[in-house]
Amino acid sequence: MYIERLELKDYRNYDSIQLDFSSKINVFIGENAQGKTNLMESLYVLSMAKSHRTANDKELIRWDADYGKIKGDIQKKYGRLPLELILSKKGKKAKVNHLEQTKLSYYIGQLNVVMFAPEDLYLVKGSPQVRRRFLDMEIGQISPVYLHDLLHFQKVLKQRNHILKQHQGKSLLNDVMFDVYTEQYIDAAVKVIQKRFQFMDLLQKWAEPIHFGISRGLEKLTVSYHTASGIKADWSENEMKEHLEKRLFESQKRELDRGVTLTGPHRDDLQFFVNNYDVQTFGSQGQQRTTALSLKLAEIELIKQEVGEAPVLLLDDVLSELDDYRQSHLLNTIQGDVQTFVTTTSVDGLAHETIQQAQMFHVEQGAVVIKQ
Ligand SMILES: Nc1ncnc2c1ncn2[C@@H]1O[C@H](COP(=O)(O)OP(=O)(O)OP(=O)(O)O)[C@@H](O)[C@H]1O
Repeated sequence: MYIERLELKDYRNYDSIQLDFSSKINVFIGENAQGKTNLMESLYVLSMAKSHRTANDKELIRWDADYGKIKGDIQKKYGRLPLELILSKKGKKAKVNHLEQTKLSYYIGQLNVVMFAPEDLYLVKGSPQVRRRFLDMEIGQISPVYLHDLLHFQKVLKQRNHILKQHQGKSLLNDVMFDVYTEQYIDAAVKVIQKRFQFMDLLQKWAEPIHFGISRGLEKLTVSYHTASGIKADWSENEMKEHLEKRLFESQKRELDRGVTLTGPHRDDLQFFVNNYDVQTFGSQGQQRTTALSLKLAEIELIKQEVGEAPVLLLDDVLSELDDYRQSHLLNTIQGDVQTFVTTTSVDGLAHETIQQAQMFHVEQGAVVIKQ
């Protein structure tokens, strides 16, 4: 799939623009703070209905405007698909093929993107929250069922936490509603955990050979989902539920002290090993970078397989950070069948190959000029 056309109205520092893209490589070039990342972000929002930079949608609307709009025409295997998001201070509306969707989960996944930005280095060395967010966003775009299960889990977690807060500091909890929520919580948590395990299996399958290639055959990458509760991937659903129930029972005293649920998917993490050592703790900057790149490239393959079409690749400020070898590895992987967007302040950091194939867009203070 590829983005044929983008229209922005009162989005970040853009008043009103319309851009037609190449189905191959598109480069947004310009000085700092001109609006390159804003453009990239708008493509991400068009896909995921939320930004990768902020949880606050209001920041996306141009200052002094009441509404912001992102519209895109997506070319898919079976034809053109118009997508539209209207952002307002009260909330957002999402349209697929001009029809407003009652749930955002029906919208997400129509356009698949893989974003690689400087903050993705934090995927390896940052907090567990960053890695859980990566998991949820990536699984969510290939599985609307996962998004639904995740939202349900978050709702039940909130309700369970609410009761714990009400009884905080007490030693015993004899609340029938608490037992009901705990049961619902276990069901919802196990659904999320199982899907995350399945996704990590797929990610492993694709990331290992990619990493092996980028490291010139020197490094074997292993990725795994680590549950704080101790649940293992090969357990049956019942075993997982029984184990979680036991762990929740054991930690009830501590949960009452703290007033929050201490065991579950919201406490889990991802682990990355290179030749069996933990990259997060022992990996060099270069290895962490290669790991993050391998994961992103693996996502492209994974989406191709699961969705049946290549996603769009968004490279925000990272291409010039990669040496020529990694750049050409990346370009070989996408091999012309993945529409790619690149932002950069100068063509100097870009390999000759990239520039040759690219459509250049010059970005200056919220205006975009196309150079042939
Ligand atoms: N809601 C908004 N309304 C108007 N302008 C905004 C809004 N949000 C951000 N901006 C402006 O957008 C500009 C930043 O654009 P952007 O983050 O895309 O920079 P960039 O071109 O990617 O630069 P860099 O290379 O430094 O990352 C800033 O001038 C900022 O003030």
